Amino acid sequence: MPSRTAISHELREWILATTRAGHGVPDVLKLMKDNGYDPRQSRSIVAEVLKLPLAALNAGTTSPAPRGLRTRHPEAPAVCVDGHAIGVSLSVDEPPLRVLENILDDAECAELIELARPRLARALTVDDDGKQQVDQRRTSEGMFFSIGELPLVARIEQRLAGLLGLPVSHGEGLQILHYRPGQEYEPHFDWFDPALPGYDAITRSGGQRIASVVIYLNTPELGGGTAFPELGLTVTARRGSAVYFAYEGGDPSSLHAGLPVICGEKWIATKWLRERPYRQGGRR
Ligand SMILES: O=C(O)CCC(=O)C(=O)O
Ligand SMILES: [Fe+2]
Repeated sequence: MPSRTAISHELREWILATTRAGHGVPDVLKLMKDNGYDPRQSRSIVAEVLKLPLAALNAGTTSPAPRGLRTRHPEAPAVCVDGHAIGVSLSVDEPPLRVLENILDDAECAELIELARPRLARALTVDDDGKQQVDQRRTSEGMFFSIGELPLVARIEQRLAGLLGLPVSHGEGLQILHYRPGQEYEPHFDWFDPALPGYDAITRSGGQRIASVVIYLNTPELGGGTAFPELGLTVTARRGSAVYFAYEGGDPSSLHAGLPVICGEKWIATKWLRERPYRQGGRR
């Protein structure tokens, strides 16, 4: 039986500290190579420590410009992350999409809403030149938490990282959105169009977006689901559940919309994930 690579405590800690400090996997692999590690061995060590699929690390070795990491799609019926069981109640292959149950408990949803409430402002989006602007397509109010800003935020980020096999450093800050009756988010893509003039500026830090998680923090009385018109699918907004979807290569089937809230209100937390570590303060 081939012997499994023994990973020393020091090496494990160094890999975790280096990626937490914002260095990408390619940097870690290069440093290990400079220190005499065999590249194939380094890839399997880094994959194991960061709980990433080895294929994701090997993929970068075949192309001259590594394209970065991809998320691991959670598999039904459930995934357990640090003792927290997250159910997978619906799966779509194209685009990879999952409806996730119990991603947050009721107390976590309530706490997140109360932490965000005093900081809400009219939500911005990124325009074609890469600048933030008020967007007529998105009438909700929103705010961003920075990475690890509060213990609850850090806990949610760790949970998502464990669930999707992508380091916390690849996430943009958690965004909270609040919709009132009549407010909506018209159909859009979360990935950036490479043809747009602002593409280089938007992706300079972190590269392209690769996946989104929209977490519902309350249950609107009526309306407010997330629609995927290309799939003929609407995900019900239900407190503590979420929709995760990935869009490798700018997948057009990932078109989606926050449907108008008809009665009551809607609170969500959105996590956008990048292919490379994303530096806070870099452009969104
Ligand atoms: O409100 C929703 O259901 C969708 C939100 C969304 O698409 C986003 O935050 O990117
Ligand atoms: Fe979106």
